[in-house]
Amino acid sequence: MTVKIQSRIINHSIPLRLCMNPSRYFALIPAAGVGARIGADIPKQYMQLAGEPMLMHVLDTFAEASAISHVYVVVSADDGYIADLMAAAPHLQGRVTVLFDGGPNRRDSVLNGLQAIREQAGDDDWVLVHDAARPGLTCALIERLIVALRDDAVGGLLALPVVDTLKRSDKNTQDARVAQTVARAELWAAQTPQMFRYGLLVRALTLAAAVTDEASAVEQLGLQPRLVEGSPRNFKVTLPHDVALAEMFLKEE
Ligand SMILES: Nc1ccn([C@@H]2O[C@H](COP(=O)(O)OP(=O)(O)OP(=O)(O)O)[C@@H](O)[C@H]2O)c(=O)n1
Ligand SMILES: C[C@](O)(CO)[C@H](O)COP(=O)(O)O
Repeated sequence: MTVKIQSRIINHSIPLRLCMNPSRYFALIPAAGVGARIGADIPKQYMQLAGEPMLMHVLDTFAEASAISHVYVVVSADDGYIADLMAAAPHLQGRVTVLFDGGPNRRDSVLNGLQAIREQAGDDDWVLVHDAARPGLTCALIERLIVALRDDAVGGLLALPVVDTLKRSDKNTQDARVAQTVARAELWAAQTPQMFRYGLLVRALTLAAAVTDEASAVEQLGLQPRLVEGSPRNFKVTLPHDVALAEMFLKEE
């Protein structure tokens, strides 16, 4: 079911350097999770961070990004929070459309959302899929990703090169011990947005089942997404101790 709170798509002025490429750039925000690992009494995307709901930081950033034609946010069918959030954000009217198409996992929420906008997006349009749980994203990071990928044949994602020495454990319990040290030379930690053309992304996610990000589905087609350096502030708020760290970054702005 798709209930569009605002369905107008307005084309914002796109910087000249991006006008060379006629494809549009859509944002799609999966925000239909429950935040089980953080253990809050509301879905974590609605937790207050630096005075605003986590999701509002993400919507504001994409709404401010002039290259983004429109923002779609995918919430669960029974979401009881988004209407109040949007009512308190008149500046997002006409810039953000809510899709009540969340699925049982992130991949399903993203694919459902993509299918819900098939009348709006063309196969060659770019879609930037970004976690509602990464509120530290900035317009500069969005532009870095678009400039790096707008002429790319595959697409790609923001990611951070791993700087710690990595250990693989012998088991996943408190008494775990090192089984091996993993060479970190070519290891990156995937962030979002992950940016792919609409047609490719729908095909990849339709064929891939248990993937935790969009790039994995594209890789399963035998393609190699481009890695674009992200930022530590763009980390995913997942566990209770992440809240204070996220607020620190958000208060920096
Ligand atoms: N069925 C789902 C599950 C997750 N997400 C979204 O995917 C993003 C990243 O997922 P994660 O950090 O795992 O969020 P949750 O699934 O809510 O967290 P948890 O795994 O702790 O329940 C979040 O913005 C979340 O809202 C979604 O749209 N639909
Ligand atoms: C998409 C992602 O944020 C890239 O690191 C990550 O895979 C999401 O995983 P989650 O388990 O849905 O939080």
